[in-house]
Amino acid sequence: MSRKFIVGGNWKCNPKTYKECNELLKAWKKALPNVDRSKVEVVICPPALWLTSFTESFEGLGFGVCAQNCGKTDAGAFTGEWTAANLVDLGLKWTLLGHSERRSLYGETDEDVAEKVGKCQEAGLGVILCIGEKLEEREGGKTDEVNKRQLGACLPKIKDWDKIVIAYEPVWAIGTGKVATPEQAEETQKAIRAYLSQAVSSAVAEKVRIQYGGSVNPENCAELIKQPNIDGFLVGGASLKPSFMDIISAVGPSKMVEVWPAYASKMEKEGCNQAAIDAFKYNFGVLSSGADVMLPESKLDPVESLPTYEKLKVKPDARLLKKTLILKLNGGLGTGMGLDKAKSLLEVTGGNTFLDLIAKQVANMKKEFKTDLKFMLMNSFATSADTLEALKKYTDLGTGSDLEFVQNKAPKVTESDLSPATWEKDSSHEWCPPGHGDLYPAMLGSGTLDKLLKKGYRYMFVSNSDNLGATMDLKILAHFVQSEAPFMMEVAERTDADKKGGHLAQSKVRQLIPSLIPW
Ligand SMILES: O=C(CO)COP(=O)(O)O
Repeated sequence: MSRKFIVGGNWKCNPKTYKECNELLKAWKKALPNVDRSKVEVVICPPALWLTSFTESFEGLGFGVCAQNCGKTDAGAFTGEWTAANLVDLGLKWTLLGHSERRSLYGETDEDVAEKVGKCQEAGLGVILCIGEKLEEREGGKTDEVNKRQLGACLPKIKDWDKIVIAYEPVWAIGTGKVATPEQAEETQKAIRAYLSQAVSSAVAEKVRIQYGGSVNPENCAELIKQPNIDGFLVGGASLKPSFMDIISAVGPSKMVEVWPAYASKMEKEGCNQAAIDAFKYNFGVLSSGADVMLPESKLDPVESLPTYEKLKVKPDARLLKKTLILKLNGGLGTGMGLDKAKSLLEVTGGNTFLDLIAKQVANMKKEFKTDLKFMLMNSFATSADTLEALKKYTDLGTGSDLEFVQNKAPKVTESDLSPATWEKDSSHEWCPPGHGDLYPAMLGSGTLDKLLKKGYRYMFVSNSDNLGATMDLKILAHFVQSEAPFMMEVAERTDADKKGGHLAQSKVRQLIPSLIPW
């Protein structure tokens, strides 16, 4: 029977501040693509005060939350305690029990731990049951005896073994930097399993997961996890570092670890810039991690009200145009409309294509506002040449890197094994434009962002090149500048014809999240 690995991060009474927790979670998020969550279950044990503070962040990482302790009573006059049922009520699935620090610093006995285990079983709460010997006990050859005693006290209370994980944590290895050798840990954990087989049943012994804990770190975890009776780790100090993810990825490496080098060298050979490589790496990491990126409706509220254009109090200010770039997203081909060129080359009316009308709109604004408006296109490698050719006649618009930057290319991915797709007959088919979400990496990687910032541009108006209704509105620009928001979106009521496109929703926890924004 194969047992799913389980790794716990026991933060104990750390870190010192809420802010530090958030920083740690941010660092973990970056490394997450290296972890295959189908191979390893991860639970984090924050201090009790923060058990629900990071629920959304932990869920986003695919990690469960585990308490570090619970009381041995039901609800009542027990100041400072909390019950197993309280933890279930908070939505938690796990708690640690019997940690050696509770036993040695707070006087918890085997009987106390057993009572707590009983309460958790009644409440349906999973328990990571910590056992382990002290140094003198190991040196006195009493390791197995101690483990049997601590575990044995709890056995009469356990009915549901699916809700029990055992953490073997030799006390002499906890927080000392003195890790058990893989052989020592394996020998002891094998003995624990043998004891369960004899005292409970071979089926339980076979299925129950046994973690090792005590000075586990990214360097020593790979050898330990190879042992047949080590089913994961309970990590203390090393779980407070960004490199905790290295431990998890050593236990459950994702496809990313295996295939990313092939993508990196392919993109470097193709001359992709670093921003393009980083952006693709992030997206590929999300894909290969198997993360569920859907936001369930239970986490969303509808957007009930937004400021309306008519009610905006600001005064239009044409001077802001000097600091504003008008950008049209022009990477898409008109294939769906029978055109193998840029969609914006389709004729719309009176012999004018979308591009012609855009050029005329820009010329009109320059005249109307008496300012030299900065206009650019984000093209794709498939639309650049045709677009520049078509716009040659509008000499005022500028040309080359003054008029366009080209969005990145992303390597196509083979669906079956996530390897880079190959097409020997024509290797250009191995690449695709990554879509308009590539706006920021493309601006950054092409050097366009730096160039514009140096010239004093601060604001950018973005719309699709086939959206002729979207024009720069001075009142909205002034409102945007005044709000100091990093991003603003102009939205309209849907019509019955609107079947596709974005949907506005409000996260119950975060700010407004229009679904079209890459975030
Ligand atoms: O006590 C532990 C986890 O519960 C182990 O702590 P360290 O990993 O810091 O040795």
